[in-house]
Amino acid sequence: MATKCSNPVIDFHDFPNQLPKMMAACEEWGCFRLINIHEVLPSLLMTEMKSVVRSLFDLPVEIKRRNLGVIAESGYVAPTATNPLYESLGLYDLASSGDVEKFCSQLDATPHQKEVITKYVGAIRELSIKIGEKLTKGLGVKGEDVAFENWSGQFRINKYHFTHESVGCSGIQIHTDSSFLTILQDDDGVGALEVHKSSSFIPVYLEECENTVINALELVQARVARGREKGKDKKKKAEEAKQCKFPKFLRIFLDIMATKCSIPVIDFHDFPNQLPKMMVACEEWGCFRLINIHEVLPSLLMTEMKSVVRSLFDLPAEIKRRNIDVIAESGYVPPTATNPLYESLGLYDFASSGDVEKFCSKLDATPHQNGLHIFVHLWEVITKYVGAIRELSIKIGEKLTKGLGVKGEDVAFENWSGQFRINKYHFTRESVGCSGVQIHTDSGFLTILQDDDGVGGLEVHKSGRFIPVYVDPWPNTVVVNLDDLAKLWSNGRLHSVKHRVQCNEATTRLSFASFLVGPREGEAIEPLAQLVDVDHPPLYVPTTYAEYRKLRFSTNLHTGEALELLHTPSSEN
Ligand SMILES: O=C(O)CCC(=O)C(=O)O
Ligand SMILES: [Fe+2]
Repeated sequence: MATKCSNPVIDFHDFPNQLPKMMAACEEWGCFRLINIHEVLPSLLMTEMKSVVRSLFDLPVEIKRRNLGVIAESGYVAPTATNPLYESLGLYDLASSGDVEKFCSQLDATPHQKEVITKYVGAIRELSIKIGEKLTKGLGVKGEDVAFENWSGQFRINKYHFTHESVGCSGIQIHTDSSFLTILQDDDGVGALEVHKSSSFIPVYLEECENTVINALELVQARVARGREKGKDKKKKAEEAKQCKFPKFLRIFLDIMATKCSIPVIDFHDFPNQLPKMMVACEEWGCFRLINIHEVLPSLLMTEMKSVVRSLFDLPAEIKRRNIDVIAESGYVPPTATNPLYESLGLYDFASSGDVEKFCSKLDATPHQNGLHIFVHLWEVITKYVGAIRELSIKIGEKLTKGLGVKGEDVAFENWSGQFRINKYHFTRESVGCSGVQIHTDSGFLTILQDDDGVGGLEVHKSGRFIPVYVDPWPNTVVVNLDDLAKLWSNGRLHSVKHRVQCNEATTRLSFASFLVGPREGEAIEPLAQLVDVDHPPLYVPTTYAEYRKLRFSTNLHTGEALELLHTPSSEN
């Protein structure tokens, strides 16, 4: 919950310090939220402008129609049958005082309204010029002054008539802005703008971001994700919560996502090209979807494993109970009164063939003729599957090491242990809207998850918001999470992603999670020596996976906070 905004935030008051951050935002996102702008665009003016805009839209339609296009689509846009949600008024050219005056007189603006509009577009123009100059500088362009003062600008005020029925519909379809640079004063009470990044739509508005503007450079793509459930009375809300109703906005968010995946997508077949993208995903998201993995984890094996897992959960409870803990909470978890939705079986250590065999033989359902045959098949599939997952984990670990720029210091991931866990979610009609697994981070190093390719539910937490991982089925892919010990190992660079599993529909969901946890001999994990120097002192004291798990359980801190208890004294100063 560190920021109010999901896209990069640039402090206008902190230049030139913010220049590199602004350039990264422009290159990677194509947009940012600009704060501390009051010297150019005073807060009072922003508020006054909002009330002027409101009253302009309240004018009779015959007056609004006087606002004619000067260039194509620059004038009044009335709500239409095809887009009844959107209405807008426009002014071209905001850099011409004559045009501003014409706009005001067409709309019968009062002297006060005219003053506010004139001041507002003047301030916005100044801000655009200043941003343009910063961009020129940030691109390293010197001596070639761009005369932004001589540039024209279009000004547009938009009103969205969101209704109950339109929740989930687009007010403006996906687009880029055709011009050079856009400054947007978004509604500080109603979200809906989304920017497209890394194949997902990211809501720009998270909380009230008063007195800030969004600057969009050519790439802003806006789309309405949801209306706010405004005006719903408290009693009704409480009633819905009691009935565990699936939050409406989440369903809508899911429905309208145009892509298969909301989290970054990394192509396993395209390395080393994908390394920088993977590192950004690991540092900013702490997770990504990995595609094109068939050379290590064949599609057939993933499908076979799913049918094996299904049959394991169909075993009688007394057989499932034989799957006992090797380390705490590593064995069978039956559905309980407090969490009747969740059931799981576990194997520790997946890197030990003996442990894999034990897991299989404990669950051997032999008392029928074909038992042996079935067992051999189960054993073969499980062994192959965990072997492949282990190989994939090691390969990802190696890429991470490389991505962090750590050279010559080989991490022997082959000697690391792993926990394997198969999960079954018994989602019912009544449980829609409830959590199958509460918010947590994973305690180990790296998790590979084969999520159900027919049922969503997994959500990752980013910038104060839960983002659904599953949008459309994407078989033969896996989700990779970075865990708490990866954060420790990278001296804080990698992000340990918080996530949860929600019930969205009454059905059964299966998922298989493989956690690479740490060195088998119980050696401690510590911040990589090459990431530590005088400027970057070690943030954490060394720990083993076993010690760290104990700490999480004893403190009941399951969302990564336990790591803070391992801060070195120097990092706390
Ligand atoms: O079932 C899922 O999608 C995720 C499960 C999970 O987060 C876990 O087992 O740690
Ligand atoms: Fe997890």
